[in-house]
Amino acid sequence: MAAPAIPVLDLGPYLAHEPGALQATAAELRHVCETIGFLTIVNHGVPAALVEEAFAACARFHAQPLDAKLAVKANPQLQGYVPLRGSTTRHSRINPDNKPNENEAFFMKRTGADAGGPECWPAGLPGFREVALRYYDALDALAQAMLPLYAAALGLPAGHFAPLCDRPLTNLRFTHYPPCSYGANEFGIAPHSDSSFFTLLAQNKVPGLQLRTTDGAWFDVPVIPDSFVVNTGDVLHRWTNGRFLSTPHRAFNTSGGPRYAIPYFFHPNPDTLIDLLPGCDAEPPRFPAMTTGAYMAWFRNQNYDHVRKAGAA
Ligand SMILES: O=C(O)CCC(=O)C(=O)O
Ligand SMILES: [Fe+2]
Repeated sequence: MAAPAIPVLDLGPYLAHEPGALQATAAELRHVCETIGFLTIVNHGVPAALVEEAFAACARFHAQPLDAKLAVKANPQLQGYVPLRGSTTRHSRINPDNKPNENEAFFMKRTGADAGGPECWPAGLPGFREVALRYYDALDALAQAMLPLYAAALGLPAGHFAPLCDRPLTNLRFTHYPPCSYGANEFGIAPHSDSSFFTLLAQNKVPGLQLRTTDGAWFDVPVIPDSFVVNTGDVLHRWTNGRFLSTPHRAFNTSGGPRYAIPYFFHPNPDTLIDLLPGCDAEPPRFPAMTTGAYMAWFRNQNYDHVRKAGAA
């Protein structure tokens, strides 16, 4: 079976406010979201040097001794460090035989009541927080800049999502996949779809990410320099009554060396109700309406053992 071509969307003309670029780029986005759910963006405005700095900060975090990492162990709101095999992908419909994920990750948040204080940051890594937050800023800006594209892709006014996403729930995740020889049904991260509205995943020099197409086949996501992989998450899938795909994906590290990933997950405001968007309401709703906050709590409780143990929904 031929690998699907993952479309490359050039955001340059749109971000430069060229006439017609919003509608033209949004039309491409709509097609991608309805057929494959994954795309690559280039000319997105995030400096390559900043992406490198963020990858380096991720490596630096994970190079610390375990006790330093455990000093910022994740809280029930999922901010902090989740150790190797500390997460199990349970929310996914496509991975019934759950085994813990062969990765460790540091999760960051920064908005609203969710932001967490200085205790959430590693004490022994000068400059880490600054780099992470600079990277976070850049992705916050890119995510906001992309909202009109998603609105136009759905035939909505360009400003539709702005008031629904002006206090967004976001996560920046610094993941380390150590080299591993995987047993049956073991993964760096098991097959899943993301909880997000959309996810921005900085291009990884170490391959390992695969996506599953609608016919059930798995394919490598190609490595394109200076790009971000963008995938639709479950929030937009629900919002569009399934019209925009939330494509399953998984990752391995078979490189022999470490593999890092630095995904950014963008969700609407905590109190934004995920019901059916205008124009997506022709069929009866396939999913119960839920606020983003309730949805995220459910998602965390499914997948993170320490959250389950804390009994925090
Ligand atoms: O490691 C990767 O490339 C993807 C990670 C991922 O899918 C996630 O963290 O949700
Ligand atoms: Fe993912």
